[in-house]
Amino acid sequence: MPHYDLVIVGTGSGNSILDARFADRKVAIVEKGVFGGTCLNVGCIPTKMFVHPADLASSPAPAGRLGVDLELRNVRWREIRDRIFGRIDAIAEGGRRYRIEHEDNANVTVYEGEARFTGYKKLTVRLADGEETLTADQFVLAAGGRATVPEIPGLADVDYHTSDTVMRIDELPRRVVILGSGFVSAEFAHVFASFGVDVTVVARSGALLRREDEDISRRFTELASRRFDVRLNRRAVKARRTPEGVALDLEGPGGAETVEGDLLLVATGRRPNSDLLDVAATGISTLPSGHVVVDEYQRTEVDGIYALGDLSSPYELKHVANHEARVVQHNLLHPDDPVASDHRFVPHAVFTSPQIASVGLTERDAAARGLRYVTATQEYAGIAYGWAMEDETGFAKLLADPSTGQLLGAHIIGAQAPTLIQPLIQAMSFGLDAASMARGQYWIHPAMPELVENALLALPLDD
Ligand SMILES: Cc1cc2nc3c(=O)[nH]c(=O)nc-3n(C[C@H](O)[C@H](O)[C@H](O)COP(=O)(O)OP(=O)(O)OC[C@H]3O[C@@H](n4cnc5c(N)ncnc54)[C@H](O)[C@@H]3O)c2cc1C
Ligand SMILES: NC(=O)c1ccc[n+]([C@@H]2O[C@H](COP(=O)([O-])OP(=O)(O)OC[C@H]3O[C@@H](n4cnc5c(N)ncnc54)[C@H](O)[C@@H]3O)[C@@H](O)[C@H]2O)c1
Repeated sequence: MPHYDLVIVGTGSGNSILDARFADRKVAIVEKGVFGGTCLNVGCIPTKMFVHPADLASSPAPAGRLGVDLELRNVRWREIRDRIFGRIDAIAEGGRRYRIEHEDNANVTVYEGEARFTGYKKLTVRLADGEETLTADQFVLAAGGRATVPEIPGLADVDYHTSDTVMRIDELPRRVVILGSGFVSAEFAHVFASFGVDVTVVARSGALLRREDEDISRRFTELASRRFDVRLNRRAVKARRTPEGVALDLEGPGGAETVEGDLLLVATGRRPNSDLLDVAATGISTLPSGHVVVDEYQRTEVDGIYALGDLSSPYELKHVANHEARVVQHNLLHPDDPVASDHRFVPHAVFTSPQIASVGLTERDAAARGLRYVTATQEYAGIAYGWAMEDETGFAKLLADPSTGQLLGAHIIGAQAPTLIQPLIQAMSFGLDAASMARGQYWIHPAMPELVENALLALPLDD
């Protein structure tokens, strides 16, 4: 039974831990799928590489409002797909070869197979040609999560897709039905609709992206309903095969109805892989959500076992997994001087149309916590760059503590929202108050960040 100083499970963010400082340790990396994990292969990166051409394809409508007549003549789906995966697959394979072949990794053994704990600090890997059981002083569990598929009668018998498969299809479908109304749904609805596909979105609740601040979610739902066939407050009761593809029988406020598509995308969330890894067998407990329990140093309850990323983090975001991987790396190298993860101001962005970005508390959160807060909303339509774009729908909404001026939350829907929000994340992270931020620096005129400047100035802070 080979024994290691360190075993890492998962080559998403887990793969970034090893560097020259680990050269004197005997290390194993275990990966059951493709090197690079979710973000690189089936997540953040390919989706955004589809979003960019989708943004271009959807530009005739906004351009037309400005007097520029553009025409979308064709979408060469296979070319788009192959450009994206031509880059990504090569990066994934390069990462794999680096770990297996490069002299930098002379101390590293790669096990390509599925790992599961079979005892205390005992990990069994199912390899192509049998099993190997490894023990180690330390483990890093970075096994991520997987798409969940709800139990809907008939669903198992239809050819549905998840985000794992939908980006590799051979032909663009004519009609897509998307079940779910979170991040994946919002991003793929935009991509497909921009490429000329009829999109139906089926949502359980009364709004799309309902975890966003209510004003953002409401605005997005309004705008999405103009672009897609949005069915709110619907329960999917049955899935059926049809000659063209798939039908979903729904129940909703108006009774029973059916939506049909050539392709069904199930986008109903993800769960951590803690069950398949059988973390309980080594004495690690999980939350009801399946997330591995860790402390602020990313330590599990078992001495020497750390966990990070989607396996243990409710955020399920790559920048959080990366941050936690850096924390684990530091704590492995400096056990006597550990650092804690900083989850105070975790931002996110949804790369749909319009783009959405958010950090900190929503108004719902602030009210639920009984905080004293003020808000300010600045429309894109009220800044010069917004006039240039003829933007009538975007806005930034800020929440602040009126007595200190500290920002509590920031939410933006509109062009470049993920970029515009970054100075607000910075202000919150470093404790810069709204008035100092607004007037302590120049804001380039007439650039888009004037949206943020004006929103800051509009906050009704105490004198
Ligand atoms: C469609 C989509 C779009 C996304 N877009 C964004 C975005 O724009 N921005 C953002 O911040 N986040 C985004 N995310 C989320 C982001 O991809 C994840 O938060 C991130 O990849 C998690 O990293 P991780 O290292 O924790 O896990 P992963 O990257 O999932 O890595 C886990 C690795 O462990 C391997 N593994 C699992 N179990 C075992 C086992 N038992 N044995 C061996 N190996 C195992 C897996 O094969 C995988 O390679 C997106 C996710 C999806 C699905
Ligand atoms: N831009 C980004 O950062 C980005 C993009 C895509 C995905 N992600 C990450 O990937 C994760 C997964 O994304 P997602 O959109 O699948 O999850 P999500 O949690 O954002 O949304 C899931 C949706 O499915 C619905 N749902 C759940 N169970 C259902 C059921 N039984 N029937 C009908 N609807 C149901 C929920 O109400 C919700 O609308 C997210 O947590 C997110 O962090 C991030």
